[in-house]
Amino acid sequence: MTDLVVNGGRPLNGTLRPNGNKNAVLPMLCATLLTDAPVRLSNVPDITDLEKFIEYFRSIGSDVAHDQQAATLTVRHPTTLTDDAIERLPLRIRSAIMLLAPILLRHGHLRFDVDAKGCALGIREIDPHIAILRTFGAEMAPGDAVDLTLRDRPAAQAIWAEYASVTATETFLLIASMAEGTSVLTNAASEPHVQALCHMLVEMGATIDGIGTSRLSVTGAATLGGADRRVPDDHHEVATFLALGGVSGGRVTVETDILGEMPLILDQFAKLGLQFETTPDSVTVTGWTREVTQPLTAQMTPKIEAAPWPYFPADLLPQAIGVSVGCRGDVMFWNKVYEGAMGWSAELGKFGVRCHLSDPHRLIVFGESRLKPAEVEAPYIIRVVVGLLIAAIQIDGTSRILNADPIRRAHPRFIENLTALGADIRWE
Ligand SMILES: CC(=O)N[C@H]1[C@@H](OP(=O)(O)OP(=O)(O)OC[C@H]2O[C@@H](n3ccc(=O)[nH]c3=O)[C@H](O)[C@@H]2O)O[C@H](CO)[C@@H](O)[C@@H]1O
Ligand SMILES: C=C(OP(=O)(O)O)C(=O)O
Repeated sequence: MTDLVVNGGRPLNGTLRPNGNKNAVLPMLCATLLTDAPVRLSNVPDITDLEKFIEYFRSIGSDVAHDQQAATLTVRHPTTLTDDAIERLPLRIRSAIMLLAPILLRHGHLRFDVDAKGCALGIREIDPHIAILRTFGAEMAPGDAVDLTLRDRPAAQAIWAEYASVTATETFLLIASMAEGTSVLTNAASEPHVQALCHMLVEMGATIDGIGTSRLSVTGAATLGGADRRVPDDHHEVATFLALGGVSGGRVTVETDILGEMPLILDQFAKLGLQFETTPDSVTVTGWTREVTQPLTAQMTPKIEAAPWPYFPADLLPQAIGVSVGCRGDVMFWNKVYEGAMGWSAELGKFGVRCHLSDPHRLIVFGESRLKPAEVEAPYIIRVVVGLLIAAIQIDGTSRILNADPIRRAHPRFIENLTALGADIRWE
């Protein structure tokens, strides 16, 4: 069952809580390999990427207790890993790349066949990761696979990254937390999930200054201890539920403690006519005017641009595009992160959306499209499936989204949650 059948035009109403953030739980799971002590995580999302990690951990002899009902996971790894274990990395998910640092630190050697693709957003680089590991002293053997050896406890390093990469920053944090001395990363990523990993490493015994900024200073510990951490709520999911509620013509409340992360995200969706009310621990979408906020600046097209945090996230651009198709004005979407993240926009034409891909980074969606239900094909990009669903749910009639299963990589019980709010969507 990989297609979604969507009967659009039904308002969603009600209250719900978001799940834990996929991009936080996965590096946190990688950090569990830095200690022999047990680690407990709560608010763990029940997603397929997590299943792949659990399967891998069990295959290397780790004790994993996963309570799906309670959304908790406790893991304890074996003291030594076999050579076999390091050949079994859960590939074809991007987060596998963050296993490199902990496995090197634990085992001293690893082989990795450079397949760490994740969503089909364009090139997913591995070079910054390997460069960080080599800077910390890993030696690389010649050959097609990445074959690294780390002989001693690494010494602290100062690195100035070419760009603020989420997972490369996480690789830096993982290795620097066990290095001797104080390491500094300049041009670090600062996304909420990067911050969550920092806080976990601090609880395990590292000292980290600059959390949430572009310069991280990490003093490592020879031995790290266990931790008991809550995975932060997923800000992508908060915005997604609000967008779906708003475009459906309903009123949806999301209860969460991460509203401190949401101001710019809500502002950008408000630019597309969504109306919000917030309390200290909830946000409600109360309506959708469909009007695009017009800039006062002469000749300027309204735009929403995505870039590394604290900009609007690239992983929320497809959802914003999904909202914009029902707007009365034109909007330019600018993905400053990926060069291959907009090709799917041709699918929008099937819904009757008028849009123009100016270049691989910029898409203009024109207002006043006459929308109609359609069968569309989703690319292997989680958030684009959601973006297509946001488009489909606002259109009267039955639409079908082919190959929608990437949604299961990040959003647990997604269709069940929406059904409880009144949506008519099913897997087929
Ligand atoms: C498992 C995980 O956490 N995945 C997230 C992580 O992926 P990931 O860590 O792979 O993404 P990066 O932050 O490295 O950026 C992805 C690519 O964008 C390009 N790039 C990025 C930033 C920049 O300033 N210049 C630049 O050119 C690079 O080619 C890079 O390879 O961060 C991405 C950007 O928030 C998100 O979409 C992914 O969901
Ligand atoms: C692109 C994403 O994930 P990944 O990097 O794991 O493919 C995402 O979470 O939207």
